[in-house]
Amino acid sequence: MDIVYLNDLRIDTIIGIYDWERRIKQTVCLDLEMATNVAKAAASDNIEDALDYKAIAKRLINFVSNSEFLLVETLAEQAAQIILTEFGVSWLRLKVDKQGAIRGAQGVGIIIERRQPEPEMTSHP
Ligand SMILES: Nc1nc2c(c(=O)[nH]1)N=C([C@H](O)[C@@H](O)CO)CN2
Repeated sequence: MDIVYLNDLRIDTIIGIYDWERRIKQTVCLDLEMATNVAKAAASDNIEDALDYKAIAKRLINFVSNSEFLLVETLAEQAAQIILTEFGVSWLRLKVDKQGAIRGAQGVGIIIERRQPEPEMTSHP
């Protein structure tokens, strides 16, 4: 398994449970690792054969900057589902870091791992 990654993608968004957090934008910082196989792209040298990290970054920026979640959990889950379904990624690890949300901490947040659901087994009589 190979990995395409995207680190320190900073996006301003409305996020948080407190009243003051609903009135301003805060910066969330995303680190993303995605399973892939780079063999085809390495052989062809063609972006069409690659998992395009620029396309994924643009999609995440569009989604997150227009969202208004209360919890980082919800933001992470929905962003992960977009990557799995729209880009056909089989497995990913996503860190969502809320910069400066807690005094004394550089960041707080969550890390999730998600994969494509297993295909359902059909029973044959
Ligand atoms: N597990 C979580 N804990 C907290 C969250 C969150 O999104 N997930 N959010 C907050 C507040 O919005 C906080 O970031 C403001 O400082 C507190 N705990």
